Amino acid sequence: MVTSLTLPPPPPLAAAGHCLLLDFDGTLVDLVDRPDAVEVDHALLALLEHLLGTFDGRLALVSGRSVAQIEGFLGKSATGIAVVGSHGAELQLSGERITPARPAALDEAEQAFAAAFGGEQGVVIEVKSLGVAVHYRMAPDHAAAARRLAERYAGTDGLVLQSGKMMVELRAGGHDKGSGISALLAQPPFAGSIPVFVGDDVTDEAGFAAVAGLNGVGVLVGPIRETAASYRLDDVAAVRTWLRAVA
Ligand SMILES: O=P(O)(O)OC[C@H]1O[C@H](O[C@H]2O[C@H](CO)[C@@H](O)[C@H](O)[C@H]2O)[C@H](O)[C@@H](O)[C@@H]1O
Repeated sequence: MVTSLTLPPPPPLAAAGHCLLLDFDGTLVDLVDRPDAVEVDHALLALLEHLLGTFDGRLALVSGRSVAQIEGFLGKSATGIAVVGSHGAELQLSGERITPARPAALDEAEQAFAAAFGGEQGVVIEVKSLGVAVHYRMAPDHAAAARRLAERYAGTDGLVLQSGKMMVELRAGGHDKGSGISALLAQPPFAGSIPVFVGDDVTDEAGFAAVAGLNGVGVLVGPIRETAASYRLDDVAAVRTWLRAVA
């Protein structure tokens, strides 16, 4: 973990011998009030298509979202892009998808979240293939209660509590972005390439640690914090500018 108060910007992005792994929310698209309100603009789709070609297929999105959600956002542009979804539990590669069974306790947790927060203005409950999240970006007073309720279910049926930005989530355990990236890097066309992983959230730290162990580098997006990343970029706009200059 780096504890210094600064990290340099990454060197120019080079595709040769590398693979590119990109977080989604807060890295490729700006954070918005609701998880379902994200809009993917044409410029991002064009950039991803360009990167897919430049990296000769060695491009992956690595997200806390499910693979289905990421595909829903990208539409046809998702074709050919690998996806590590659900905080590392799901893998979509070369048209094949690996999705573990949904823990039964997620349904129970979803009902408890709905009973506690369903009528609360500004609280959004997001149901995913392998997780359920309570978002309180528009109602931050509910943060502590949401966390307390999530803590009650953590450990049940293997569920783990995942912190996030203005949200708390219960998700299937046994995976994280690090294990997902390692599984991806064992497969062609990623095997043997040096990973570059860009992410902003605490869930990305396992990914930063994994790429460091594979001789790769992590790029933190946003304010400096204790991190396993080696470089830092300020925001989504800076990420896109850096990606566009790929050689
Ligand atoms: O790993 P990521 O792709 O960064 O996904 C992490 C979580 O992102 C989403 O939540 C975040 O973005 C929302 C939309 O901008 C925002 O409203 C929320 O406050 C953020 O926490 C997504 O909804 C989660 O499922 C992901 O786990």
